[in-house]
Amino acid sequence: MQFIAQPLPATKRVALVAHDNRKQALIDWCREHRELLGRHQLLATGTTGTRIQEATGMEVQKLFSGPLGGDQQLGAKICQGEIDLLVFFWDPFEPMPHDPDVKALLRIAAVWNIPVACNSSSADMIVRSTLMEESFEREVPDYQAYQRAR
Ligand SMILES: O=C(CO)COP(=O)(O)O
Repeated sequence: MQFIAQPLPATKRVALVAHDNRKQALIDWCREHRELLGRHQLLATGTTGTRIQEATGMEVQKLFSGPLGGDQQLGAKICQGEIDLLVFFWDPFEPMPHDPDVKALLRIAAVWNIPVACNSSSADMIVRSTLMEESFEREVPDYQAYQRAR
């Protein structure tokens, strides 16, 4: 695979997702970082987005609920370069009926090299980084080269 540099913008499009047992933790995290998150664009799977919007008053673009395809919608947006940070508090204690979708979302986030936080300490470290509010370059697969080679 060849790679090319592609910048993540200073104003981030932040995807927020939490499984049911982790929703309160994500809501608490969003409350704690409300001021910073308010300077970015937020989107979320359906139930997570509704709960965060109710709890914080922040505007959140809501996709489908995870088990009905929301994880896949987020994955598609990552491929299209429409998400700059994934904060996904997935549940390490319960099996999910849509586990293949969860795995696919995490895989595609790795493919397109976006920052991913799966718990509050990693999310804290990411949002406290100076890069959170700066543009920075990261490497992504070179799709044109990939196509030419096939
Ligand atoms: O299931 C989810 C992620 O895998 C989250 O979906 P909801 O935000 O709709 O609960």
